[in-house]
Amino acid sequence: MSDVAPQSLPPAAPKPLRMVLVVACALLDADGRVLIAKRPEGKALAGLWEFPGGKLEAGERPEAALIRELHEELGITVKEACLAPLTFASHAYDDFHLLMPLYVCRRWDGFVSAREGQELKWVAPARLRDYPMPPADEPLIPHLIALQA
Ligand SMILES: Nc1nc2c([nH]c(=O)n2[C@H]2C[C@H](O)[C@@H](COP(=O)(O)OP(=O)(O)OP(=O)(O)O)O2)c(=O)[nH]1
Ligand SMILES: [Mg+2]
Repeated sequence: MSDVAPQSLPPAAPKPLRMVLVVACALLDADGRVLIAKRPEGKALAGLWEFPGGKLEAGERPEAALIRELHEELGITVKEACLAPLTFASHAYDDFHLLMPLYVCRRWDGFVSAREGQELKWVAPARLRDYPMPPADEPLIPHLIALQA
């Protein structure tokens, strides 16, 4: 009997983490309803309801990215002072880790319109669970419900 340790395979190299930073906004109307948008066919997570927003471009500040996305997607103009941080999502998807600050905005200029053909809905926070959302968004819902308390 030899007491040489059995050969073991080297540990698998950990998968490199791809961190994706996305900014999102809960727009609130005068009745406290929040705007959600349906992700279009052909995009990841198609058919699920999300908060408007999107990925940061290189070198872009989060607030500037959100103002740009809200203009591109909804045609509204938002002042940075009208964006209040509420909470954030940190969620491991299969192929990337999503880090997504969620801002609240109650004041904007212009009329909300679906600039990208997406379906839009104003929903009471307590009814958000009636709309299937990406898994990253589920922990955000209680924060929106708490705003009304
Ligand atoms: N905007 C937004 N994205 C979300 C939410 N929840 C969630 O998991 N995501 C994910 C889906 C996508 O993987 C990523 C956002 O990507 P996106 O494709 O919408 O980004 P974008 O608006 O910049 O669009 P694009 O130019 O890349 O097409 O974040 C959410 O509530 N809002
Ligand atoms: Mg987007």
